[in-house]
Amino acid sequence: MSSTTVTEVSASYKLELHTAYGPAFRDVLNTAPRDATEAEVPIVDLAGLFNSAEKRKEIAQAVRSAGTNMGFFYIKNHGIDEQVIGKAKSQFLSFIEQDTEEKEKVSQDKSKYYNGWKAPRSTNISRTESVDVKESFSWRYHPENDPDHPQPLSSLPSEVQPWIRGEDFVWQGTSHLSDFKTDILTYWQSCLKLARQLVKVFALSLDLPEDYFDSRTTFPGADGVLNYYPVTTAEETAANSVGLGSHTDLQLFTLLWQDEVGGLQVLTKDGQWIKAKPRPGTFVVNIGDFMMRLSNDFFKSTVHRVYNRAPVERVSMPFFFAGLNFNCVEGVIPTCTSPENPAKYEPISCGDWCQLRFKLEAERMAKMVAEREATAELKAK
Ligand SMILES: O=C(O)CCC(=O)C(=O)O
Ligand SMILES: [Fe+2]
Repeated sequence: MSSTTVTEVSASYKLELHTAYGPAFRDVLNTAPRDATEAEVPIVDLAGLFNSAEKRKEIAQAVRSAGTNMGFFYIKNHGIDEQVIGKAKSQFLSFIEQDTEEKEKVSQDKSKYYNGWKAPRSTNISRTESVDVKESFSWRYHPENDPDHPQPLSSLPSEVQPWIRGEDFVWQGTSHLSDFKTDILTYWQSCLKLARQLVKVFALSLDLPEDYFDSRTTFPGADGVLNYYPVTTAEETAANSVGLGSHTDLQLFTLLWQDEVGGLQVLTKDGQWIKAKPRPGTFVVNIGDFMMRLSNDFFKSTVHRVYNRAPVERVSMPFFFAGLNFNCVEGVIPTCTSPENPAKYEPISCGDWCQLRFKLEAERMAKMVAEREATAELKAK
């Protein structure tokens, strides 16, 4: 036996992910991320989505193919005005530029339901990766802001009211930023209108009538988030830090606007990271865990993460759509089962579904903070 030690670089590593039922593991290749091909993350043309039932059927075929393959696709001709997008982005940057003290006035620590500002490096979505370098601002559905049927909370059915997650403090604490609320909500309202149309397409893509979900989508979970990825420091690059660690999204689907900087990566079935590069004029759409569950795993909720290695800051503006009212209990969709492929999951509401993962996540983060504090205390001694 030779006395020389050969350090072998292993071909793969174990990635820990967080699911509603606790940690799950994936083998991931150590090969460098490569560009996604157009077959892997296709571009779906939405022209005609709002005004032609025939077109919606055509779009549904493309969505079915993308949803069952990678679960990720781009949409073009989505109808969301570039000016609306631009204003939301620049309002967010004005928010980010403020002093920490000002941002703390709308801190998520003040929220019951994950609304508000999250400081940079304060989350760690995958334990096998670094903390998430990004900082973010979030707000959630409130019926007063609904673009299609605005109304006070008190006029909602009593079973829906307890599930409304929007909180006013995020708007009160940003009211000194001129037109912040208007510009941010205009963006969110455009996303909600588009998402309500896309739900019809998703219904068609699962061989359902296009209005299948409509009676349960009046006051849906619809979360807006603005993500800011600062330029990664030399130390963070050396430590292989992630902007946002590996995860799947939780709900029905996500509409993701990303700027032109790049950094979004998607994990293939074979454990290869591929880059979903920015395509001007598009949004990325990706399937969430709740959709995967309702479709009996027909549609794929795919792991993704963000690496910002560009010499400039990056902004993304995801819109997470639960589709259904949070209180609405939904089982596996009948067209996704057969005698050979019975339903794998019990009915659950999207609200309860999200709660399962939020609860585990909150416990894990509390533990991480306690550990960090204990280490800091030890060092101080
Ligand atoms: O910033 C991005 O491109 C992706 C963000 C994301 O995956 C998320 O917020 O869940
Ligand atoms: Fe995501």
